[in-house]
Amino acid sequence: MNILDKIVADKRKEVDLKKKLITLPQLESALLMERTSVSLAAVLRKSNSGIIAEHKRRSPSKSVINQSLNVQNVVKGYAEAGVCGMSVLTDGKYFGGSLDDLVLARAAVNNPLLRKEFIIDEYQIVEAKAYGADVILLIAAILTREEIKAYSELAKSLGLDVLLEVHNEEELEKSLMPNLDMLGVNNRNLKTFKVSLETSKTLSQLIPDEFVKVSESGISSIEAIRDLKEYGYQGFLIGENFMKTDNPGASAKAFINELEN
Ligand SMILES: O=P(O)(O)OC[C@@H](O)[C@@H](O)c1c[nH]c2ccccc12
Repeated sequence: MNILDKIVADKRKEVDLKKKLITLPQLESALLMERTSVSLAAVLRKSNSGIIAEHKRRSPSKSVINQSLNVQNVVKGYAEAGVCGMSVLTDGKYFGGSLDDLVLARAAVNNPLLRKEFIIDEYQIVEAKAYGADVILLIAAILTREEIKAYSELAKSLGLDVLLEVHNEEELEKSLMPNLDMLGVNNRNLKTFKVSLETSKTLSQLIPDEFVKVSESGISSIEAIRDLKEYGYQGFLIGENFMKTDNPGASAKAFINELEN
């Protein structure tokens, strides 16, 4: 079994258990369900830098990135750096994140927050809203076209933006539909962990202009961003490059300053 299949199998069990502990009506009565979401796509369209900074403690490809920081300090630092939005990993088993991280981040900043999760059930979309997310991630590699359609419709009905992630042409062709706000190209193959920015470059011409193009993973230089902008990208999702430092906010700030000068 490849890592992605393992993650999804574990996620299925986790969500089935979770549904019994906190029922859908309970989630739907959460205070944050009433909050008006902020659109990340709208912020990216107006931004020069396009940086979406991620809170990520560890990953299957890197066992320790940063285990010692406080999530609220990290996102406040990112906000001060002037990022467009933040991504918060909520998977526990493989990424060391949690829904607590998301709700704590929500309490600390007003910027758009992406719930970075392996979504395989509508329950997790209501959960994303209930814990303060503005955006959900849908990963084409683990969903059927019918699921992408149903999940994105539910997200839109809750006021959430949808970032659809693809890794190849086949996933992209399967997924294109009007409910999506942003098309993310993951430069990291989630099955092999190989990273190549060429993935973003090759797929860019196949993404219709109505979607905001986001390039994800393995981005660590200003040159890479300048290059990707030439291919029409307006969003850049960066995790490790900031999180591996002692002060991710300061790293993001220095990066954005350099980018804008
Ligand atoms: O740390 P990086 O290489 O900058 O990558 C960030 C982000 O793109 C990556 O964490 C990611 C992209 N898609 C995902 C799907 C699930 C989990 C994680 C991810």
